[in-house]
Amino acid sequence: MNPKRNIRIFIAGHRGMVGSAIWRKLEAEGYTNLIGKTSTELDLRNQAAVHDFFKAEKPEVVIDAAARVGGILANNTYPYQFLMENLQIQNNLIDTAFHSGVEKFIFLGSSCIYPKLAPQPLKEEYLLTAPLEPTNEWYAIAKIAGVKACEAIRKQYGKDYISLMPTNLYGPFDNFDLKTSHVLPAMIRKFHEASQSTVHGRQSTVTLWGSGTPMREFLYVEDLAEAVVFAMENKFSDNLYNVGTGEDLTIKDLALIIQKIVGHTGEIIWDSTKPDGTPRKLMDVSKMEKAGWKAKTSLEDGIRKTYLWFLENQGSFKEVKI
Ligand SMILES: NC(=O)C1=CN([C@@H]2O[C@H](COP(=O)(O)OP(=O)(O)OC[C@H]3O[C@@H](n4cnc5c(N)ncnc54)[C@H](OP(=O)(O)O)[C@@H]3O)[C@@H](O)[C@H]2O)C=CC1
Ligand SMILES: C[C@H]1O[C@H](OP(=O)(O)OP(=O)(O)OC[C@H]2O[C@@H](n3cnc4c(=O)[nH]c(N)nc43)[C@H](O)[C@@H]2O)[C@@H](O)[C@@H](O)C1=O
Repeated sequence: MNPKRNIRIFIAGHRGMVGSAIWRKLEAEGYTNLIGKTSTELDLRNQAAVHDFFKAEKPEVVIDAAARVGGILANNTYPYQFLMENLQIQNNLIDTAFHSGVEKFIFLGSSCIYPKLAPQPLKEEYLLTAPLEPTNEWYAIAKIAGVKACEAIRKQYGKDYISLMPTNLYGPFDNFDLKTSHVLPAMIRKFHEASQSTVHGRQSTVTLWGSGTPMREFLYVEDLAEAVVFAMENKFSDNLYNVGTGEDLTIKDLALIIQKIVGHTGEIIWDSTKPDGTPRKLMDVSKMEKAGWKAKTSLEDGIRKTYLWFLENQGSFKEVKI
């Protein structure tokens, strides 16, 4: 066996959409020493517990996919949880990993760290050049602190601590709770449920949020998992890398694609009392491509796979409550 495949890798948040995709990818690649703990087994907000865990398990690589995560409404409704829990989780992980001698740490942020009205596509160097989008500034500030903590360790101590900034993600094990989820899983559930019920012989209407004009970029979570494993296996020359497809579309166009895949024929209503969020956040993915990684899955293929997963897991899919 390749001894490298025996390295002790801690995947924080291994039950989440992203963490579980990374776990599956690492297993498929033959890594045998994967470590995962649920939030009940190890609350990463608890500094002493994190310290004891590192002492006992001695991970050599840490992948941080644990976070308080949610869509636009959850971010806007629970600013304190999104700021504080994320700071606590990532500070405990980064600082304990550093003091335990972990040489490789991968921190996952989000495209919302960039300024609301930054030029498009978003380059890594636009970080901290203008104000953030108000619906997610609390979460973004926590994520920026994580990026900077890894950058500081890299600058001061020369350790391979890097930050990957994924665009909006979707796929198996996503959160399908209609209050806390992101737009893509919410649309799958809304269109599916409306397609199953009729009013006066017509399929039920679907209510979506905002104006439908904002643009978003979507990456299939298994592509992200591949990018994370690529980053784990290679030494990158810099601290911060965007991870996306480099292509976006309007929320209205996304709705039409999902409506067609699900087979919904009813009306769509736009609820203008709900926020639009940032008008556009398209990633410049050239830095990651130069490093040697590119997304593979088309949006339609990814949505079809996710819808299939949703159908196969009805009744047991995740609904995150805050
Ligand atoms: N979803 C998206 O669109 C995007 C996500 N990201 C980033 O990817 C990462 C993962 O997101 P995603 O998989 O979607 O989120 P999920 O909500 O699916 O998973 C989050 C995971 O974090 C764990 N977690 C949360 N709080 C704690 C805690 N206090 N102690 C221990 N574990 C905790 C949960 O553990 P448990 O299940 O055991 O409770 C869960 O497994 C995050 O850093 C997020 O910011 C970035 C861009 C977009
Ligand atoms: C990943 C990213 O995710 C969040 O930012 P967001 O991209 O704005 O989030 P979202 O996916 O929830 O919405 C995208 C767009 O879609 C519209 N929309 C329509 N109908 C529904 C709907 O039914 N549900 C939701 N959630 N949105 C809807 C919605 O009004 C908005 O215009 C932040 O958490 C941020 O911190 C972050 O990192």
